[in-house]
Amino acid sequence: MFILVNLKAYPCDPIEVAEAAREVSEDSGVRIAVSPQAADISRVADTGVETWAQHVDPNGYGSHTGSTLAEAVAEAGAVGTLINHSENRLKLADIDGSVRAAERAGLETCVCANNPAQTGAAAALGPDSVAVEPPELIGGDVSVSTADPDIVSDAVSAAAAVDEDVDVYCGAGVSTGDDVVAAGDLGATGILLASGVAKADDPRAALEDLVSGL
Ligand SMILES: O=C(CO)COP(=O)(O)O
Repeated sequence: MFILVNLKAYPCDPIEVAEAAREVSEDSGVRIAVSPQAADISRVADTGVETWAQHVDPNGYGSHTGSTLAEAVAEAGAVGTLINHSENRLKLADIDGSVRAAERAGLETCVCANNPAQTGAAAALGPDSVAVEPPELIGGDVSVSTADPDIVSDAVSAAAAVDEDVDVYCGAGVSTGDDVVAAGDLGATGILLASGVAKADDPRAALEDLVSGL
């Protein structure tokens, strides 16, 4: 399982989380990546943790004030990027453009989707992975893998029907090792989570719990 920690815009210390993630990953052998604010990518990457951007825009170099350039986040040390999110919704054409931009820059791609139908649509754009996250469960205490397991298994089926090479991750309310194991049992090959680590009093302990059943 791949554990991808989205720090969103939470007021946590990205370096504390990054160092904990790197060490827990090294100790457990579980792949763990951290996705900080764009402004923090460089110093998070300097900790040695696998680092992802939270977003890239479709444009390449040029007159695009305010854009997040895929090439720039790659240069800063990111090796992957989230694209689209329930909290940062993009049009289909922009999701497609951002996947292409990320590919040009050599970034791994994970497109977020709200439900199985969107998971299938996102898979058709050929990202490396799609993360299904029901918006109503995001930031809550109940994991998608227990609250609505069919969403995960249906998303896995929807992606496989379109492109068997696209991995399916799940997220929303995931905070324990049991949640991670349950997600794996439903066919997910990764977890995308945020508050369970970013809002934890002890992010390292939260990460250790997440990998405890793997
Ligand atoms: O939106 C999410 C990750 O992108 C999930 O957030 P929570 O882990 O806080 O539910």
